[in-house]
Amino acid sequence: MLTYQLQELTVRHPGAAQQAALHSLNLSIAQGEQIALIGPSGAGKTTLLATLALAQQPASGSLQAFGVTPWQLSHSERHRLRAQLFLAPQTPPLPPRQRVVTAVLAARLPQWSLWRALASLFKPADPEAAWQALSRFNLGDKLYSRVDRLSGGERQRCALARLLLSPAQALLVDEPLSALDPALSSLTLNTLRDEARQRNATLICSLHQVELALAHFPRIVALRDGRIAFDLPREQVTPAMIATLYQGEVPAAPAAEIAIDPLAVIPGAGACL
Ligand SMILES: Nc1ncnc2c1ncn2[C@@H]1O[C@H](COP(=O)(O)OP(=O)(O)OP(=O)(O)O)[C@@H](O)[C@H]1O
Repeated sequence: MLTYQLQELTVRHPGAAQQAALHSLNLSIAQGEQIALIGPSGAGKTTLLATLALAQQPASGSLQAFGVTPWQLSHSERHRLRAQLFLAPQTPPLPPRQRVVTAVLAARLPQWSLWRALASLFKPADPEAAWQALSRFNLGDKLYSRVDRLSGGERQRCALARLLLSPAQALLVDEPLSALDPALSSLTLNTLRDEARQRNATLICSLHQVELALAHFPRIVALRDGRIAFDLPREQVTPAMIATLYQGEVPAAPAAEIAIDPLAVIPGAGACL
C-alpha cells in the first residue's frame, strides 16, 4: 500500500506565482517507509512536507495520499484524512502561556468531543500519557512547565511528544534537530523511528545534517531548486553526489564529514527496516 504517490507535482507559494517551489516531482512512498529529505536551504523540503500534510495545495500534477486524491475531496472529508497525517513544523506553534501537559495532550483534540476538549484545558485528561511521551524525548520533568519557559530544543521535543500521541499514519517532521545537541539528536531520531516502526507509519523527516540522515534513514530523497536531485537507498549515495547537491552552498555538516564515505558513519548499514 502506498502512503503517497506524486506525479508531475508542481507547487507554487501564494505571492510567488512565477516561481514554482517544487517542479514536476514524481515520488512513490510505501506505507512504513522511513525517508530523510535533504538538500540545501530553499530546496523545497518544507514545501514538500507541507504539501504532503495537505497544508499546501499543488498548482498542477497529481497527489494521492492513502490511495485517495485529497484535493478532490470535500472540505470535511479532507479534514478527516488530515487526522492520519501529522506535520511537526520547524518552529512549532505552541501557545506560549499553556502548560506543556496541555500542549502535548492537544494532539488528541481531533479524537475528543468538544466537552472533553474544553474540560482538558482546566484539568488535563491524561497527564500520564503526556508524561510518557515527553519522557521518550528526555523531557518528562517539564510536564507542568509553561511552554514559554522552555528552550528552543525543549519546545521542539515538546512538539514531537505531540506526534507520539496523535494517531497519524504518516509522520512528517521538518528539521527536528536544529536546536539539539548530538546526544539528543540521536535520541530524537531513534524515538521517531521506533514509533514509526511500531505503528507501521510512514516517516518523512527533513534534515540539514547529512551524516545523521545517512546514519538513520534507509532511503534518501535529495531536493535541489525544487527538483529531485536523487532518490536512492543510502548505500548508493556517494560523497560526490552530496558534494554536487550542496555545491555553492554552505553545507550544514563540515566539509570533512561530507567528504568521507557515508557508509563509514553508518552503524549497522543496511540493517534498517
Ligand atoms: N511563504 C512563502 N512564500 C513565497 N515563497 C516561499 C514561501 N515559503 C518558501 N518559499 C520559497 O519556496 C522555495 C522553497 O522553500 P522551502 O522553505 O520549502 O525550502 P527548504 O528546503 O525547506 O529550505 P530550508 O532548509 O532553508 O528550510 C524557496 O525558494 C523559498 O524562498
